[in-house]
Amino acid sequence: MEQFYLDNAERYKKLVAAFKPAPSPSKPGPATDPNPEMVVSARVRPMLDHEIGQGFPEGVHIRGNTNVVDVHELQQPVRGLPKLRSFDYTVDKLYGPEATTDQIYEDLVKPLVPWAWDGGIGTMFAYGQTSSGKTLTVSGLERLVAETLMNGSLEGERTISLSIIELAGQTAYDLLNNRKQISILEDSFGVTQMAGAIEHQVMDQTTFLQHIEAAAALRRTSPTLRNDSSSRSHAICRVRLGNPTQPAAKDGMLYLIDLAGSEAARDKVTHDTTRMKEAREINSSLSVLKDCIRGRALADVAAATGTFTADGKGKAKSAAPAPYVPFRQSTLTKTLKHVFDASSGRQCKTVVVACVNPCLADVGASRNTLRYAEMLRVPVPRAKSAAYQPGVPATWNNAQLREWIARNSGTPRINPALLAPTETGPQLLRLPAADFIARCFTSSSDQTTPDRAQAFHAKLWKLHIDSQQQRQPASNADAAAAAAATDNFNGFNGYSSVDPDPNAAGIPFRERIRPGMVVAWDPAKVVEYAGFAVAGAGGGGVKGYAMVLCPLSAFAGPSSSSSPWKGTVRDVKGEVVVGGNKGVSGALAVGDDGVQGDDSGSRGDGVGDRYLCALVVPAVFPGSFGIAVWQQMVLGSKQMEEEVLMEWDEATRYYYMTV
Ligand SMILES: Nc1ncnc2c1ncn2[C@@H]1O[C@H](COP(=O)(O)OP(=O)(O)OP(=O)(O)O)[C@@H](O)[C@H]1O
Repeated sequence: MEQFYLDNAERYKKLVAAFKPAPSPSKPGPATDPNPEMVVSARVRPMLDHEIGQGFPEGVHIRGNTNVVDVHELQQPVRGLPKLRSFDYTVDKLYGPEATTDQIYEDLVKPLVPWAWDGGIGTMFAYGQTSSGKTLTVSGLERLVAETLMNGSLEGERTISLSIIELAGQTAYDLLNNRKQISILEDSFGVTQMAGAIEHQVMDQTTFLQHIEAAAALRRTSPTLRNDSSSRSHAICRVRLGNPTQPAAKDGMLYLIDLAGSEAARDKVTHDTTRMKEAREINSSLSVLKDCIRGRALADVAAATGTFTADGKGKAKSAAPAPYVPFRQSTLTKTLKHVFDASSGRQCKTVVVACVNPCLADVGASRNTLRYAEMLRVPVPRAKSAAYQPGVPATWNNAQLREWIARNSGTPRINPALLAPTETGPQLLRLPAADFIARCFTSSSDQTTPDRAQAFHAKLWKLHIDSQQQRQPASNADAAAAAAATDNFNGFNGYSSVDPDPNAAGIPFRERIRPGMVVAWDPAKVVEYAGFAVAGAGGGGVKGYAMVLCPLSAFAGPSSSSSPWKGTVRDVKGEVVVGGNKGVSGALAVGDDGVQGDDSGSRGDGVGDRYLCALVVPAVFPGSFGIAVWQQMVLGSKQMEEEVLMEWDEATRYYYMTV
């Protein structure tokens, strides 16, 4: 193949010069933004002297000022002249041959350092085929990380512990202890341990750099890895950042990972069986890694958009199942368990640098690298991003949230860096109340009481709920419409169950029952409605809630006098809830009247006018509810105890009770 490329180099260059990319993106998708917690980049290195000397043209071309890279192959058809086959790949950030490692550091890796310093997990993976520039990139980034950590620019004191290990197949070695073999184990608390690896506490930049260089030298001369090939193993540099003033706080972690190279096609012919087995293991571990990176990113996006909780538990009934993150399937991902395990509740930021060799001779491997990079991208639905508003916690990033905590936590002050080391406003709102309160204790000096922590939690939530009620309309026209609506309609904005009529407050709620009204009722006497269990059933003072859908009389079944369904109402399961010959079924079991169903209004049976209602069910966050529109029941107006106001919260995508 190499000779074919060399023989047709001139034709190839002409075809590439004449290449016109398709005007529209070849892979259209829904409106999305890059995921800020997960940046996938590619770095295309320059052609090396020996590649140019051999006469190979470049096969990888960055498309203008875009994040799109074109890869052109030359193919020999059965008849006729060789043809160009072109492929394009899109990443979040693209670096060409002129880009420096310093630039990549500033853009991508530097933000991970304060993040990990404050207790987050930051991970950088470099990936690519042999001789694509991974080692050059990672060693440069490690040097720059050491400088940022040690130059005193970060606030506070930390203990900095360094370990560097190598994974070759299933076996792990300590590169800071003369390549001593170590074990990757999960302890009884589910924490991955690099058993036998030495962690070096480093106090200055020189020592840090010496350790990095020692590990790199050991890799280069590895006896178990044949030929020159550091690229047959994964190297993991882990920096653990402990906060001595807050021993209860979780350590920050920074991982810099130089992944084994995917196999260059032209190497394969020379491989013996051991090398082929190695290649299979590398490819398999990279495949598991891809699934884990994607799975974790999907879990985070879904948690941020309210599809399910960050820990993957307690998902709403309508939610999709949490993505599966198979971190136990390879030694590499097992070692990085807490990077991938969403149930740990740790916030992660990840950066991938796909290193690409531009030489036409390696164009097949370059395509694999770029395809892999593309597959790692998990964009965030665009609708979810919101511009910063000072009074709206759902729009705050970590810095804005911290500023609010600092200004509002009273005396003694709660340390924002410990209450919200990495979280954004929506993420802190999603933190279980118990965790929030526990963090308040570790975050302040001794006088914080549970009540104070609780009150601070309530303060944030109150602001959040108020801000949702007073949400800013998107445009001036909307603003005018909303202002008019507010004047006329009692603050009604379409996001809460408040009655649009400003005079409603003076009228007893039973006299103004309407679709969308939420009411409290007593589930004590009722166990089941149309086959669905009701939370709180069985008494004990627990209230049930339901949203009115319509008067029962709105459902009279088909009008045809011959229809067997005439005059009946059926629930979603097809069960008759009123009328017909079947009498009262489960859904009508509300109340104690036992009257055979008819769908008239008030019947003098002690129940009052009857309404078809949807159950309001507790959801995963404290105080949150979902409306189960298909879990229907019939309530008489006299069985409704009071009106309850509920409002929709965009950030968590649940309903909350309000006053
Ligand atoms: N951005 C760059 N600018 C100049 N030279 C580069 C660049 N990237 C890589 N190189 C050169 O390319 C060669 C291969 O780089 P490097 O050893 O970093 O690749 P690698 O992917 O780590 O290879 P392997 O997997 O075989 O260890 C080296 O000679 C390096 O100096």
